[in-house]
Amino acid sequence: MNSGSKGRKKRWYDIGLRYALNGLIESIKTERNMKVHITATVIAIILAFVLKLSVMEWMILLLTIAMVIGMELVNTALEHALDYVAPERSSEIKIAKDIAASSVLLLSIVAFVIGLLLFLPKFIAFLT
Ligand SMILES: Nc1ncnc2c1ncn2[C@@H]1O[C@H](COP(=O)(O)OP(=O)(O)OP(=O)(O)O)[C@@H](O)[C@H]1O
Repeated sequence: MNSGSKGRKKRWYDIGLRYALNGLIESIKTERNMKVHITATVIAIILAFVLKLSVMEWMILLLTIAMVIGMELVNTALEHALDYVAPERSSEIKIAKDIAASSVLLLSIVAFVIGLLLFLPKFIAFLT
């Protein structure tokens, strides 16, 4: 299949997956928050295997992880775009960035509570 005026052959990884993976890798490399989210995700997934979550609990866990990481990615994209279009300090940019950051904070708190609800009872049962 041709990819338009250049007539270059379009490969499967040109359909956006390559760019999406690049975005994910870039944000993990550059964003401290993303490293925290990925670490928490790995710990949660190991715990989920050890404590044998049910299918429904796995679905809740995976949705929660996707929501937090997805929101962090959107927040990071917004920060980059704002830094490019308005590199100077301004109160409007501050408000915009603070609001975007608060969406990640809100989801992170909810994810923490969901983690406690999912894991704590099983952890206590596992120990007793
Ligand atoms: N252009 C700006 N004008 C005003 N405040 C800003 C601006 N950029 C960032 N801030 C403030 O700094 C906070 C963190 O912003 P951001 O995550 O982009 O980090 P940064 O300012 O680039 O610095 P660092 O990443 O080193 O903490 C924002 O929530 C906002 O309060």
